[in-house]
Amino acid sequence: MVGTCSCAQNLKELNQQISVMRKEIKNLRQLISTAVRTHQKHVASLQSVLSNSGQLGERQHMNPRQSERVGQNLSLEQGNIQTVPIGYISSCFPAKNGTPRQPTVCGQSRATLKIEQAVFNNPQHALIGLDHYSHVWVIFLFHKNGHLSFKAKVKPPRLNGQRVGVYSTRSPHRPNALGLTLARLERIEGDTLHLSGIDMITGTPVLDIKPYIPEYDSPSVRAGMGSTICPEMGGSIPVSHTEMEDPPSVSCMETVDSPTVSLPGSVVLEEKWSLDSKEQRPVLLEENSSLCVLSAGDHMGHAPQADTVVATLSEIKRYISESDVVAQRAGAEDGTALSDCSKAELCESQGVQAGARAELCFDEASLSQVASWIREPPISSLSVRFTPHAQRHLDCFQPPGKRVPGQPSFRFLRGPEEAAAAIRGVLCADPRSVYRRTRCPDRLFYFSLDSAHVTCWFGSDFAEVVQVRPAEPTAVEPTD
Ligand SMILES: C[S@@+](CC[C@H](N)C(=O)[O-])C[C@H]1O[C@@H](n2cnc3c(N)ncnc32)[C@H](O)[C@@H]1O
Repeated sequence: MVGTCSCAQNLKELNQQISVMRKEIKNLRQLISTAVRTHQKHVASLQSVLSNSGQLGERQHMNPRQSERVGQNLSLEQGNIQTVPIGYISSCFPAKNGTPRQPTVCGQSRATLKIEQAVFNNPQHALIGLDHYSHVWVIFLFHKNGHLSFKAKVKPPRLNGQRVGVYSTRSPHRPNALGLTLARLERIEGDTLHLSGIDMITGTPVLDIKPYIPEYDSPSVRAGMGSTICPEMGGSIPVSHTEMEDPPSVSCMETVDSPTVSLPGSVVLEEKWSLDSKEQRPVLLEENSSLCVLSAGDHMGHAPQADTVVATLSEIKRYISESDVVAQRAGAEDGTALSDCSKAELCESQGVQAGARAELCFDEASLSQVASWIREPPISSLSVRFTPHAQRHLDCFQPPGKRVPGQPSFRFLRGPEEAAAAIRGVLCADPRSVYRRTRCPDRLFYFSLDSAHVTCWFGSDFAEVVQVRPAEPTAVEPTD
């Protein structure tokens, strides 16, 4: 009796186990079929990606990196963002301290960017055509931010302690530590870009480069291209470029990103044009409107960029013969005063008849607007001087490639003059943190530029370089 009972009990347990196992098998089957379906979907979309981009036939030519990328595309669609640096910056700034806060601060700064072989089989192929451009956008990672901290409000050094939203600034401390610099493209050698006017330190990982195209990237030029001449305030009549000798080009003091900003002779067109509908030529809208000729200052040492200026002025010359050009003096982007260039000199230097009168109309909505603290920051720019001792030491530095026994050489900068201009650029923008500026203004300030180690101190409105000596081979990042 007992034996029969235990046998029935065993049977019952066995049945229970079998049913549990059946359930598990069912679950496993479901899992397997989901996995198979997902895999099939991946294969299908992989094939469609390959065939859409015409790469199916080339698949055998893909290097492992590229095949991996195709996989990543799919992954990207699913929200998995993976980026691989296309190269690393080698720059005249070994550390953050003393690195300009924006590229326009120091036009003499130099860097190279070598495209990684791991990204393209032939990196130089990826650069074909880029030499037709003078400037490139560099999208990079602030890899030396120390810790990944960011706040919704930041205190940009320019605002001397005031807080603004991080997205109204170019602060390196932001979620997704991405930087964006408009650099001058000096030349391309094989797989290497030679850049100037940069604000990135050595070792900065670069994620992408794109050509700077004012027609796409600058709203004011866009306005000039498409809707220059307005029938009435706010309206616009598209002007076909074939009607004009040169498409009109307007520079409107864009501070951070426009390479025209520091060029003397840029023209800002302030007022309104009207278009005579019959003759298709501009006529004056307002009696006392003025044309504003900007940035005669040459503090960056650049020559006027003819195609920025001439396009506008040829339009002026073409359409307006007896007008009055009013040259207004205005501050340059970094707040420095423009050089003393009289109206007559300005007009003459731009090839515009003095006494000509012009009014130009632009769709105001297309002109860019910039926060006032960019153009009128609460901190002023500093005058920069060198002690004779520092100047003598700087003068010992040799250009790259030139070796003189016992004398240091630069790796990027072309000689002492360029270095002096770069040092002036860095210091006149006051590179100190707000803390140092306000709490310990008389502390010595050090930074490395190329192979030079620079020591200076600050007064209320000046910076003085007191020592320039060869930098140690490895610069240590100082802390504030
Ligand atoms: C204010 S950010 C502006 C960078 C860029 N022009 C932008 O608007 O995104 C420039 C500063 O970033 C810092 N910096 C440059 N390269 C960096 C890097 N790789 N990692 C962290 N900070 C960097 C330097 O101190 C430099 O003065």
